[in-house]
Amino acid sequence: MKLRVDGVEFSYNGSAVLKGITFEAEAGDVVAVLGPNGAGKSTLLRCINAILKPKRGVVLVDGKTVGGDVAKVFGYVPQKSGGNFMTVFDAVLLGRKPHMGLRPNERDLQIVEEVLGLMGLKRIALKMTNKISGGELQKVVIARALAQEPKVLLLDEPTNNLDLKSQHEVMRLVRQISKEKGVISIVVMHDVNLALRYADKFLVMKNGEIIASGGREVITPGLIKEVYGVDAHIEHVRGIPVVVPI
Ligand SMILES: Nc1ncnc2c1ncn2[C@@H]1O[C@H](COP(=O)(O)OP(=O)(O)OP(=O)(O)O)[C@@H](O)[C@H]1O
Repeated sequence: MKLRVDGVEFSYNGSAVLKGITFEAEAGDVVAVLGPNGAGKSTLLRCINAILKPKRGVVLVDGKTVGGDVAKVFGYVPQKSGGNFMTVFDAVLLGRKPHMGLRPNERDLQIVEEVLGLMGLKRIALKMTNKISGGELQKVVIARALAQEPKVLLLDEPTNNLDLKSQHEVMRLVRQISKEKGVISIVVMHDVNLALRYADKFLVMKNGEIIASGGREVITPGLIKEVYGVDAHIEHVRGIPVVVPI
């Protein structure tokens, strides 16, 4: 499976926010989208997911536009999600909606169980989503997207509310699911070091453009300075590059 974003342009009220975005990803890839606030990262996810319609350019999955099957192809977790009067179990079951008939069948329930187990949410499966912590809620919305069994998982700052342990758990799971199920994960992140640890590919955005893309090697002190205006060293700890601001 291949995702190709080709020449995507988008404007809000006439001001250009995405300018000719082009990249490709393949089954199993974890792609980190990096860049400063306002670079256009969330807008890019929303264009891929067809929530926003690009002014120009196309999003192709295996060479075709997605059309009516958006929810079967893309699982999207926005930056902020609220809880409501629904249990964690039901919230995750909602992810099955694009595949479900009127009622959930055995397979739907089995997938929900499996995902709850994977995300460590079984313990709170019957709690209301408005009575759980921000971090737990974040895991629930990711679990819902996984229950959707998407080909492409679009995650907007998924580790935002999470403590250190949960940040690593979530990123490890995203990576595991990508590798085991061949899902393409596109993850907007602010923590460059978390990205370096878990992503295979990097898209670095500034002012609506991709200014660098490729493997870990694209993250250089020069790039960090250009994108964030920060002087930094890149050290290696146990073989993993770590950005250390000076
Ligand atoms: N609904 C909107 N209407 C008008 N302008 C918008 C809207 N949403 C975003 N923008 C503008 O588009 C630009 C890109 O925003 P976007 O949210 O895509 O950036 P981002 O890289 O995800 O930022 P952050 O890291 O802060 O989440 C910003 O200048 C923002 O102010």
